[in-house]
Amino acid sequence: MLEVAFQHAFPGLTLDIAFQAPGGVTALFGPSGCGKTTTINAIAGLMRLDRGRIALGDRLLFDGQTDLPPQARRIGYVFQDARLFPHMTVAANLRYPARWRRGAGRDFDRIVDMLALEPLLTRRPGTLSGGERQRVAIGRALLSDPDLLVMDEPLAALDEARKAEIMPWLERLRDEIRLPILYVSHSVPEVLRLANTVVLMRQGRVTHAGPLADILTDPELAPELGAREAGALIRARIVGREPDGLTRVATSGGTMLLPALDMAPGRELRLRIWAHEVILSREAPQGLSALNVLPVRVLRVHGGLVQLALGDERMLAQITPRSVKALDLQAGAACHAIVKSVSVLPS
Ligand SMILES: Nc1ncnc2c1ncn2[C@@H]1O[C@H](COP(=O)(O)OP(=O)(O)OP(=O)(O)O)[C@@H](O)[C@H]1O
Repeated sequence: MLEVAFQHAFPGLTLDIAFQAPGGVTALFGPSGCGKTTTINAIAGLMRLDRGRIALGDRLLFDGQTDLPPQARRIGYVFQDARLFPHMTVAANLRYPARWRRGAGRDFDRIVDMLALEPLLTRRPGTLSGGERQRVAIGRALLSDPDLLVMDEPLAALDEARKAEIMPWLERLRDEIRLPILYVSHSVPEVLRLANTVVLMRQGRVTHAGPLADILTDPELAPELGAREAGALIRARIVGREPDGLTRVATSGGTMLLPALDMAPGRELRLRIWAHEVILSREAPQGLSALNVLPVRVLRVHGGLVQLALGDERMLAQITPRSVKALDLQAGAACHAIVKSVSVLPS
């Protein structure tokens, strides 16, 4: 668990930051200039803070008396640009942070293997693609044997193809090494794919911190990720295949049918159901082409977004004020959610 609370005044902006990152990937998300980079620099020990307390697990990194230097914080930093030493080979770059650390040789082989860096070891950074350079930067950060990895828009300088190339490696870090990661990003698709916790920031403050699925299904918070992004992220498990090829999945709110997926029964998934892809009906609908009609209960209505309970999960429907009235959608009302489309994310 990373615990962060600090205040710091710049001439144009006072930062007053407080949040906890429980493990997994925590995304810092907010408009340009809200203080994301400053926050991770503060955590990594790259700036002197006015006051606060920062602790990583049971290690105190900063408070009134303690202010550990960056190298003593055990935090690996991956910047937007890879910042490799241009005159050194990839192997020398990778070995640099671990040069005095015992046991580093063992880790070297494991991390080179995990990030598939072997073919690059004798090359110099200038001869690598942007995606390869970033992979080396990730490897170098891991070889400092950190307790936390902080990444400041690590994909922002890459084109779509290079982003797609790096993304599975980030997922492996999350799933195999299980290193907590603090991830600054402007990209909702990146946050959706990687993060389990989101810290929303605005003008030097944390406006909300919590599980990604909770933020996406909160009618007041979801628009902060982008007006079109509001909607559910639901856990599902593959149950089997229908005779016509459709995939049957179980959710806490009932079974759903998805297009044919080449995945074995038992496999866990997350289903993304955007609010604008959900229609509500008070009566059980008949004769619809939609495959998925789910029993839901209204939790609250905010603006054009209706928050719904589906089993023990939450979902959202975007509807007009006229429909809210016509359907008498008040808290507690039972409805049927007609899901027009679903996108599948790996779990
Ligand atoms: N050393 C500094 N001196 C004065 N102001 C600073 C300093 N460092 C950062 N700031 C200010 O603090 C604010 C937050 O900057 P920061 O880079 O943390 O934002 P950000 O959310 O990471 O933005 P972006 O998404 O554009 O990278 C900005 O207004 C910036 O000008």
